Amino acid sequence: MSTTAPLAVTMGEPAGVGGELSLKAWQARHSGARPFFILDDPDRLAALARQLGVDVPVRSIGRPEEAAAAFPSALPVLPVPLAAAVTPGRPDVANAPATIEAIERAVQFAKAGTIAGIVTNPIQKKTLQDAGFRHPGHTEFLAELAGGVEVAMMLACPQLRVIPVTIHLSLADAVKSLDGEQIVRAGRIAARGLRDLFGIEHPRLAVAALNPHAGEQGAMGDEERLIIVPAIEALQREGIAARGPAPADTMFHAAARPAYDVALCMYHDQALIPIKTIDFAGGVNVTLGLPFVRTSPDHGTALDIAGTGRADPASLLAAIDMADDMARRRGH
Ligand SMILES: NC(=O)C1=CN([C@@H]2O[C@H](COP(=O)(O)OP(=O)(O)OC[C@H]3O[C@@H](n4cnc5c(N)ncnc54)[C@H](O)[C@@H]3O)[C@@H](O)[C@H]2O)C=CC1
Ligand SMILES: NCC(=O)COP(=O)(O)O
Repeated sequence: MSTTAPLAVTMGEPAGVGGELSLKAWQARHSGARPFFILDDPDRLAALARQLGVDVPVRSIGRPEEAAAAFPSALPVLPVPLAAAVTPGRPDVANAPATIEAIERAVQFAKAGTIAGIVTNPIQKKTLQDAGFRHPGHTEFLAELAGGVEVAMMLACPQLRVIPVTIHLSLADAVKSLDGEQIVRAGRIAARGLRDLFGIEHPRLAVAALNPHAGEQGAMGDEERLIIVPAIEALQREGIAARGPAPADTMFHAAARPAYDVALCMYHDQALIPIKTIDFAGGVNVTLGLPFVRTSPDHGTALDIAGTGRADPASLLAAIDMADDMARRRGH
């Protein structure tokens, strides 16, 4: 793999802000930066650039290997044609196959070793599911495309890293389905990922409680005693520095955060509310456990501002930078 192996950025939901963010990310490129290319429809990106008044020349490429030469003077686009014209803010199920194809082709390139990693733009999950997509999100889809590996979804910003143990479930289902084996699995993936991809030799895991006041000695729930404490002890027996259960309302403030490298949280919003509150613009979503690098902005499709030119590319830029760092650690 050459040191100029590019990153592949997927189109995400074409009616969302992904196209605008990709154009702005190319504009923010700096000399010496690792190149990236977009898996998207070149005509629609060129039209979007004109509509938004951003000066971004678009150049079609046939293979990832052509991205490095094109990147300094134009945004390289590996064509994935859309079936229907795009109306910003109004996802069309007819374009779901192209959105999915972009992800699948990125994974094929990653497996073939022609790219250094994948950065995904946000998808409109319900639109894909209406088209027959069986997965709750990228995380689960990528795990399957990688051959059924075990993964964890981590969100990271400079001040905090969080992993929701249960991911894309209703709160009721998350509570019902919580079990110790899931916590142990997430803890193992977290420890390995932080060591191998983030250079933290002995990662410290803070495991959140599920209930208020960590269950108040059973008066407010017994999941801590029955599920979470045994899982923490199992991780400790494996030599992983896990501690908890930590009451979730007091573990994310500034003075508490330096005591751990990642917070293992019991459900989606327990993890994502603190990080998006601390750093919505700079947060990055990373899938740990994959045999290739995958990052993403922390936010979604932002349909309410799509096509207005108001989308902030900071999180996509942070995702690109983090994918570059992780790829270097993997020797790309
Ligand atoms: N990795 C992915 O594919 C993700 C996909 N989603 C999907 O996105 C869709 C919309 O989700 P929401 O909960 O509405 O969250 P959202 O993040 O799309 O929007 C929440 C609010 O933040 C604003 N916002 C988001 N990104 C912004 C940006 N770059 N610049 C300026 N403002 C921005 C939006 O305008 C909106 O007001 C859902 O279908 C969800 O499943 C959500 C998160 C991640
Ligand atoms: N809220 C985070 C999120 O939905 C990320 O999902 P994924 O598509 O990256 O799995």
